[in-house]
This record gives sequence, structure tokens and C-alpha cells, in this order.
Amino acid sequence: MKPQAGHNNIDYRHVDTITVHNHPSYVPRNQVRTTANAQWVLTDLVDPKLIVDSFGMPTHKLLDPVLPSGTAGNVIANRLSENPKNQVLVLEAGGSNADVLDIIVPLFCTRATPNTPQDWNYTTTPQTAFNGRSVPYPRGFVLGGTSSVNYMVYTRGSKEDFDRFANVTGDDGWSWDSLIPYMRKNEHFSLQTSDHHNITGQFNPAVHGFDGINTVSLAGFPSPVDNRIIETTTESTEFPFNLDMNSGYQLGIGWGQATIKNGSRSSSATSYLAPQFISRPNLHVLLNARVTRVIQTTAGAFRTVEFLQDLNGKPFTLTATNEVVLSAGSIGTPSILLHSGIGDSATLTSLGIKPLHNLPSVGQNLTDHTLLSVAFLVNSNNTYETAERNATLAAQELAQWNTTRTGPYVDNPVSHLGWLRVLNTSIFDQFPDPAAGPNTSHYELFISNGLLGPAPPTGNFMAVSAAVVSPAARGSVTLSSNDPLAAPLIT
Ligand SMILES: Cc1cc2nc3c(=O)[nH]c(=O)nc-3n(C[C@H](O)[C@H](O)[C@H](O)COP(=O)(O)OP(=O)(O)OC[C@H]3O[C@@H](n4cnc5c(N)ncnc54)[C@H](O)[C@@H]3O)c2cc1C
Repeated sequence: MKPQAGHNNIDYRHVDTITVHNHPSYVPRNQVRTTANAQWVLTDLVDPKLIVDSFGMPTHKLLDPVLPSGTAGNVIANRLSENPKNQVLVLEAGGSNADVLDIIVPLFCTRATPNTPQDWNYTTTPQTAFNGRSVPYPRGFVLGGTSSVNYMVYTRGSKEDFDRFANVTGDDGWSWDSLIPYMRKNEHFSLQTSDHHNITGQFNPAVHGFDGINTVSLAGFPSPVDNRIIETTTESTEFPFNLDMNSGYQLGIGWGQATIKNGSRSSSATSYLAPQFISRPNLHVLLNARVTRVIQTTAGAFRTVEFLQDLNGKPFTLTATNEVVLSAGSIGTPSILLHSGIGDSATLTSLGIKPLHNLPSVGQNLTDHTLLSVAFLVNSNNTYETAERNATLAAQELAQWNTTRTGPYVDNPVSHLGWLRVLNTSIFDQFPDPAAGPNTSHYELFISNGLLGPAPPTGNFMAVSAAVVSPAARGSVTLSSNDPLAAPLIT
């Protein structure tokens, strides 16, 4: 399936150091710079140490990387623009996140994807393990990227996960101890929930940050399954209670934490590009700008970005005087690199793309946590399905959310989480344990008082969704052609 074309409304906010020629809808705000080749000019971007790609790993040094605006991209844009000397431009292929109810109301997160205007609407190639089916592979196509469409569950990796990054990279900067200050710096843990309930015993304050930009909160509306889940943890050794699964030790069952602020989604667009930040004169955002390539400016340096605003129109280019940060996510980043001639040279040549840098690992080792939602029929009518089938009740609950930010719509559907390991470990006599260590889970459970998705005509449900969080399988992102608008092959 092809990615969606998006809208062609252009949102130029405070673009004051950039010149655009031949673009009828652009009216520069104040300072205009004219360049001989009619390109856009930016100044002073980026501390390379801050650059991360979609896996949270450093981007390839070749690209000291203008910013696609995803979850990571907006964080970097915010941090860089703290320095008034840096002029930062964020380019986003999708549209604005503002006023899109399905990506604001937490309970509506299951409607945000797949097959919506805010989704790239990718599908995988036919998967042998799925009996030849191809499945949706959602990615946010909107300001804030996937943080604008995800389920908002706030989870850090385990200490062992981060320490493994440090070992693999040989860079202690990726260890848990090195990164925890940054996790705190990101986080504004809210001590107040929408229903003002007592949150003592539902999290561990010692492991959180309270002064950051991205709000994290506990549920603000009680779920009918709350007590039963907590009772299970006292009755079963298989499912022990964990006060805070974000402490570095993740095993057990505990209360869900979510990137929700006052009953609304906190994405990297609403937090890191909030009004107090987007009003900075040196932070600029351009929507509906589809990057097609980065272009080599001098040997080994790619400082020019090519992008389209009209998918059938002529491309624009802009050149950063310092560097370009490529943060287009786990699918977008390798796609752009490959179309730019950075990848396996032989494969690129066979597609008619001129190879510029032989880097066979680009697009390889795609790792993801496959999730399957398991539904249980329940004999209660107090589940999400009831309101979904009753338009009057749904309208009342939405009105309650709208006026008071209370009621069931303030939360995502995941009340509790479990991080667990397979019980029968004899399989690891034959295969290496893919988890980072003995205190790191193999699978994650998301517990919800209803289905994660549209309600069928009858029945009430409880869902326990399972995600494989230490997968052994690896996939890839490759190109089907040299057309940068063609969807990549996700295998
Ligand atoms: C349905 C779903 C639910 C999820 N739920 C959770 C959850 O509850 N908790 C959790 O921790 N994680 C969750 N995730 C995963 C998490 O949201 C992502 O891993 C994370 O947001 C990725 O961030 P990123 O910065 O790497 O990429 P993204 O946030 O995807 O950012 C990439 C950005 O680049 C833009 N872009 C891409 N290509 C181009 C181009 N050519 N030109 C211009 N712009 C481009 C995209 O439009 C996007 O804005 C979920 C993911 C999905 C799909």
C-alpha cells in the first residue's frame, strides 16, 4: 500500500531565516535570505552527541544530521533550539496534530491507526509465519510522529537492556546509569490524577522525574478489573506485584503509567513543541514536507535535504550550513538513506540508485515487538464495548471528558502491565536467550477492560494482549523501486 499523500496545507511558523523561491503560498515573516541557487539556508544545527535514530541508537556518523518531526525528532529540535544561536527547522511529511480528536482523547488511541489519515498505512510483505498474510504496520504520519498515534504506555527498558546497548556499542553513555538522568529530564511525573485518587503504592517516586517536559501519569479513572488484577499478584508467584516496572527491574505485574497530561495525550508535538517552545524565534516547523533524499554536499557530508510539498510537483532542496538530523523512524530513516545512495551498493545499483556509500547494514535487522490481542468473553456489561454501542452514553462520556477532563476517556485502555519471562527455559539449551539478562522479560502483557479495537455487535470482553519484547527474529526495510514515494518493503 502506498503511503498517504497527506494534505497540501502548509504551516510555516516563524520561518524567518529561510528563503523559498517559486512557492506561491509562502510569505516570509521577517528576515529573508536570498541564495544564488534558490535553496533554503539554515544555520548552526546540532550537537552530534544528541543525535539518535528510531531505535534510540546513534545515527551513522556520516550524517551529522533538518529533522523529521517524530517522537525523537521533536525532542532534539527542542533541545537544540534552547540555544538561540541554533536555527532549527523541523520537516514533517504528515499534517498537524491539532484538533484531531482520535489522537487527543486517550481512550481513542485504538482508532488512531491503522488505515487513518494520521498513519503512513504501511503493510508488511506476506509473512510466512502468518500463513502468507501481510499485516498492517502503523507509523505516525503527523506532527509528533508515532508518539501522536501510539497507546501512550510509558515504559523504559530494563537496566540490562541499556547495559547491553553499552556493551554492544562499547560506549558507556548508553548504560542505564548514564541514561537515567536523561529519562528523568524527559519526565514530568504527575502526582495528581484526574480522579484525585491516592496513588501511594501504585508507583515508586524514587525512580521518576518531576520537572521534565513530557507528562507521565497513572490512570485517572478506576477500571473494574483493578482489584482483581492486584489480587492475582498476591495469590500467584507466577505474576508477582512490581511497584514500578520503570525502575530498571521490570519483571512482574503493576499499574500502568502513560504519557497523558490532564486527561489528554502528551506526544512529542504537544510537549516538546508546546506553545512556549514553538514560539522560540529559532524553532521552525514545516508540515506536509516529504523528504525524498539527503544529498551529498562534500565528500562524506550530506547537508542538503530534498523534499516535496506537492507529491506530483517539483522537489525543493534546502541546505543546512552545519548538519542534518535524520530522525524519520525505523521505516522512514532507512528508506531515505537507501534512496540517497547509502546502503548496500550492489542492491542500490540494481535498483538504479547511484551508490554513494556502501553500508550494507542500512535497513537490516529490523526488530519489533509483535503484539497479539487475546480477548476473553466476560459476563459483565461494564466494559468499553457497552459505551461504544450506545451512542447516547458515548456522547455523555465524551462531553464529560471535554468539559471536566474526567471519566473513562481520560485514560488509555491499558490499566495494568506485566513483564514476564517464559517459564520453561529448556528452549535456551538449544537457542540463546534473546533477553538482555535474567531480569529482562521475554513478553509483555497489556491488560484492558475491553477489546483493543472496534466492538463487535454483541458481547463484553476483557483483553490481555501479549507482545514479544525480546524477539529473536529480525526483519528488514528494503526498497521496491527507485521511486522515493513508493512504500518500502517491510519484511
Ligand atoms: C500503534 C502503535 C502503538 C504504540 N504504542 C506504544 C506505547 O504504548 N508505548 C511505547 O513506548 N511505544 C509505543 N509504540 C512505539 C513508539 O510509539 C515508537 O517506537 C516511537 O514513537 C518511534 O519514535 P521515532 O522517533 O523513532 O519515530 P516516529 O515517531 O515514527 O517519527 C518519525 C517521523 O518522521 C516522519 N517521516 C518519516 N518519513 C519521512 C519523510 N520521508 N519525510 C518527512 N518526514 C518523514 C514521520 O511522519 C514521523 O513524524 C507504538 C507504536 C505503534 C505503531
